[in-house]
Amino acid sequence: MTTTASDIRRGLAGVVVDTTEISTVIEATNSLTYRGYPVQDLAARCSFEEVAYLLWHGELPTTAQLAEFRAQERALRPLDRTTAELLARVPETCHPMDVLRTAVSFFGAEDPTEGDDSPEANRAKSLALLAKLPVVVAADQRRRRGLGPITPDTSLGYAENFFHMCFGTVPEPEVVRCFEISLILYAEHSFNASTFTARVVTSTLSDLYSAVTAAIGALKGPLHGGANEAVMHMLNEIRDPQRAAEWLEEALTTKRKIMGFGHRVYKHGDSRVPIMQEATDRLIARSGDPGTTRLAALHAALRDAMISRKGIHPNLDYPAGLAYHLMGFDIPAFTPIFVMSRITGWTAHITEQLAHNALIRPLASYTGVEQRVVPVAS
Ligand SMILES: CC(=O)SCCNC(=O)CCNC(=O)[C@H](O)C(C)(C)COP(=O)(O)OP(=O)(O)OC[C@H]1O[C@@H](n2cnc3c(N)ncnc32)[C@H](O)[C@@H]1OP(=O)(O)O
Ligand SMILES: O=C([O-])CC(=O)C(=O)O
Repeated sequence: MTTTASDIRRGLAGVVVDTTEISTVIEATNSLTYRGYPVQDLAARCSFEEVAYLLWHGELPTTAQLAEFRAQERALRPLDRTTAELLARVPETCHPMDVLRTAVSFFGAEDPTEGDDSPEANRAKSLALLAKLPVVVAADQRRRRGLGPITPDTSLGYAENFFHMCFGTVPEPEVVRCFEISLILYAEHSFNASTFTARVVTSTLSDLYSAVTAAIGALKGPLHGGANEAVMHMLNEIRDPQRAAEWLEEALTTKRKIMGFGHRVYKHGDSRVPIMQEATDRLIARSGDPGTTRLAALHAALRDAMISRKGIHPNLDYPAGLAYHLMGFDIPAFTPIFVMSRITGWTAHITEQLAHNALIRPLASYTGVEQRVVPVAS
């Protein structure tokens, strides 16, 4: 088959590779829907658990269904001793995403039903991952602070329990709600790089744990989920709001990518940013700390400079990175928190891929040396 340069879509940009019923970005209104519901409405009215249920089941839960779902999630939280001991031995020099990737891989190795890819079995595995991943993230953040793990509290919801396991306390409801909004917004985004990775692995009929392990690897990169951490590193590097425009100029001259800006799908601003920014602004307003005010001013100054200089808008990682810092999480925990949310979208896509599977295997246009003769040994 001959291909011309115009046939090639580097990065699969603009290529529609399959259908999905899970979510879509509606370009005309710059909005995002999960199973038909605008994400703004879900963020305003629902808990993260309801959104997880919606993504997996296609409908919002009834009161009874939600109660059962919550009870199941809470019961599945504890890690077994072997897993806890294994994760405590992973070197602290590695990134916490490596700990999470190792954890999911180990959950698979431990699970006797690993090879059962029926919808029921995969739903059970997805729920167990949803319940256990926050326990891994919280324990890892604490051990890096020289502290022991805190047992999950089954009387607390998903978001509240995560704060409890990280800090031993649950903050004001407004802070918990801001965190929950971030989880809702991060939960699903169609064929993004990590979800597509999960679908590629699933398309070979490999197991769910392998697909999620691979997706974690894809999310870690700074062009994808890793950008929420990179945003805070960048703000720490700039420090002074007065320096934002000058710093940006230098960075653009050296062809640096400005973290938390730009998007493959949204070219006029990420539909999730206004909701996340409003929630972050509420955190800033309640802080009253001069350091926070200065950081917020820097965040706004860099955003304004980037829009006016390049016309490139922030993506969700820009306000989320700042919000997680203001909530007290350590920077290396930001992308693992993204995983705690996106596990819902990934596993919904794994189920969808299996239901209508086709092996994902694109073509490449060969540009290497032409066929030649192997030299005969002298
Ligand atoms: C939850 C998420 O995963 S959201 C994405 C998080 N990632 C980031 O924030 C990392 C920074 N952003 C980027 O690197 C990019 O915007 C991406 C990877 C997200 C999207 O990339 P693409 O769709 O391939 O955009 P593309 O690279 O075609 O950008 C078009 C132009 O805008 C520039 N551009 C896009 N984003 C940025 C940015 N953040 N900083 C500087 N320039 C940028 C590109 O350099 C390119 O310029 P050129 O035409 O002069 O070469
Ligand atoms: O859709 C993308 O390419 C990246 C993104 O915003 C996400 O995964 O949430």
